[in-house]
Amino acid sequence: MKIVVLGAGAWGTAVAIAAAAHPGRHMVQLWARDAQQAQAMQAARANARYLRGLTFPPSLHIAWGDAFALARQAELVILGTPMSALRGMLQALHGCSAPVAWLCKGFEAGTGLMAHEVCAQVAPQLASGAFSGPSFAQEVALAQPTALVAASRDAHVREALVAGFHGPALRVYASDDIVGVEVGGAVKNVLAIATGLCDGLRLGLNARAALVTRGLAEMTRLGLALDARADTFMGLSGLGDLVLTATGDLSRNRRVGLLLAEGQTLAQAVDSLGHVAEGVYSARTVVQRARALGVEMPIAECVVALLDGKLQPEQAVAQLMEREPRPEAQ
Ligand SMILES: NC(=O)c1ccc[n+]([C@@H]2O[C@H](COP(=O)([O-])OP(=O)(O)OC[C@H]3O[C@@H](n4cnc5c(N)ncnc54)[C@H](O)[C@@H]3O)[C@@H](O)[C@H]2O)c1
Ligand SMILES: O=P(O)(O)OC[C@H](O)CO
Repeated sequence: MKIVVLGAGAWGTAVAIAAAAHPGRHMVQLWARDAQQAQAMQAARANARYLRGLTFPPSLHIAWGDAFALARQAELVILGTPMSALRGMLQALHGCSAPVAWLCKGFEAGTGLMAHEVCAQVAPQLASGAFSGPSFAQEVALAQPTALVAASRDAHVREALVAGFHGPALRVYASDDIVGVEVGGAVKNVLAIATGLCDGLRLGLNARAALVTRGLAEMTRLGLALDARADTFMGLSGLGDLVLTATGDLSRNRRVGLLLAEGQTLAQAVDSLGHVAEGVYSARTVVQRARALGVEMPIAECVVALLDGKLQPEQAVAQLMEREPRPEAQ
């Protein structure tokens, strides 16, 4: 299969390495928009800027220049860019006949749309879906065991992702609940900022477990209001990715929370990452969408107030703890 990965950040690079790991199985091209970065990767056979210390398999080809000419010749196109670049990439991909899957996790800033909704607006003719689940780039690039979800309403897209990536180190499950998978991916990033703060402030393991569990309840409420299926939130892109990102120190979103707890400003925290932390950009849109649907998301609301500098961490803790008692099931 001919696979093109557009976007050579940490995750695009790791996914390309995973696809190219089986010589003779696929022809894999990793495209970077910056020709200099692409040429440096080609020369070093590594991505020193975004995925340090990992060598490319010989069968991984590096590309730059006209991304859409590449995509038109592919049998599977993976969009490895952040949410902020998704609309532009999809617009440019019109005319592409291969299945297209995005890796980004978030709601679009400004519009509050999920990725599949952006796609329905700008490229409705594409066969498309999301490739999501609990996955740190470094571990996937090292072929450490990982399970992902290929989500699309189109069986052809799910099958292409399974054919492209399922293997000894990567199990790829299929789901037709694109809404549930995308809500999980977006909301877990916001909750990881909260648990980073909680741990940075040394509030204890009980507090973290409470945040993860009540956060899962918030994620599920929002998803159900958007017509997702409840069982998706107990799966890889829900509970699975929430546990990974909220507790794993490789998470950039969690790190934002840890850095804020140390007293850094949001700008300092974001700058020091050197990678995108989607929760910072999605938190507001997640909350706006929830409010419009009448869904309560008190933890996500606190994260937005903290990011906006309208609440101090101690006030956020008090605000969450002093809420009215209620049945757990609500
Ligand atoms: N890193 C991970 O472990 C991981 C795992 C799963 C999902 N994701 C998601 O994947 C997405 C990308 O994350 P990442 O870790 O690769 O980010 P990153 O910050 O490491 O890299 C982002 C890449 O996107 C490129 N880019 C940005 N705007 C672009 C544009 N307009 N056109 C082309 N390229 C553009 C940048 O040059 C950079 O190469 C995010 O939505 C993230 O939430 C990341
Ligand atoms: O590093 P983060 O916080 O962007 O999380 C990476 C992945 O989404 C984990 O599945």
